[in-house]
Amino acid sequence: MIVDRGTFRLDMTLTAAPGDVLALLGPNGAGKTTALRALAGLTPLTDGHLRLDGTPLEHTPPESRPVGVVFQDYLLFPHLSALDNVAFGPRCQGASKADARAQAAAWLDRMGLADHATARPRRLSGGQAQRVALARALATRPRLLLLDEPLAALDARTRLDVRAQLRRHLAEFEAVAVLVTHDPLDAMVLADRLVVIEHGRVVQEGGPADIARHPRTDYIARLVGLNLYRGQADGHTVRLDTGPAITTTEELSGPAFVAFPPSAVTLFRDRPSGASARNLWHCEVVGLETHGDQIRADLTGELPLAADLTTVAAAELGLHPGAAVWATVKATQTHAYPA
Ligand SMILES: Nc1ncnc2c1ncn2[C@@H]1O[C@H](COP(=O)(O)OP(=O)(O)OP(=O)(O)O)[C@@H](O)[C@H]1O
Repeated sequence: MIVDRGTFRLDMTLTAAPGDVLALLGPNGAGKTTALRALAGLTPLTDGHLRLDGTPLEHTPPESRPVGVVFQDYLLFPHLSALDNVAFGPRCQGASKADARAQAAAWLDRMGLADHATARPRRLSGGQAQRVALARALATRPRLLLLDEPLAALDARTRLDVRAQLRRHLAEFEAVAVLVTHDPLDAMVLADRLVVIEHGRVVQEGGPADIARHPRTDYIARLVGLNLYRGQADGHTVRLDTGPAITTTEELSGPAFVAFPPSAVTLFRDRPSGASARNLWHCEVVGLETHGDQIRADLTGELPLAADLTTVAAAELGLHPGAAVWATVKATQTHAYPA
């Protein structure tokens, strides 16, 4: 699709299969919101096509598109209860009042909001309001769900909870979801595929781990540089679904994510003597990429990971593809949170 807004031009191709969750990432002014607005029908295409389930969409007005939208600032109807906000979509689609309200009640229940059905939006917390907004979007059974910075307005604690919930709902969602975010962590946790836009064009797309290991631009290297794993937490340890355990500062139990930036990894050629065996892994260098004055090393082995080091350090270590190294990360540099 091609979309002109003043002097700015967005020129991108986006394809997704049912069940895919795509994250659009990019610096300010890259065109993320423009892309979302074009998909929703709020901004017209200059050229190109949109197809959803094989049906052309570009001439369908926004209100007739099978598209649900969740905005950062919820945009709930202030004069309607949570229940009636969610019932609004099914009602517009022709459901009887009783049926629309029954569907809405089921959605609120699924979001853990059954007790807040009668509350007006101003009585809801940010996290609750955002879950109502998600329920309202899902209640229309959209074939395309658009989420514009859905977690940005939430405080850090609420963000963790809503992110975990959103993740579950997106995993169950059978159609296509497109998420715009500034936060690489949200993108990597929530999406199967990242699409990075700069200056109105796609500069890279792929799986989160793949992009973190092989960033194609300096912006992507800085932004998406995150090692992210999933496992089962037990106290200060997260045992990964595939691979070893990682010691963390946070104490958790149950399904969890662990993340740490490539800059938190220290590499050694020889096993560091006296080092504790915690968060120490034997790895092999697969690739090296230069970004500014940093080198990102792509490692496989006990734990696949990305490590950043200076060009001087890389030369001193004599790193080259195939080299065996020991990688270590301090527990204080890792961050664990519920999955
Ligand atoms: N209504 C408008 N008229 C003209 N130009 C616009 C309009 N809205 C946005 N633009 C321009 O389009 C470009 C892309 O903006 P867009 O909001 O899509 O970027 P973004 O990636 O979502 O940025 P941000 O992360 O800051 O929200 C910017 O250069 C912006 O100045």
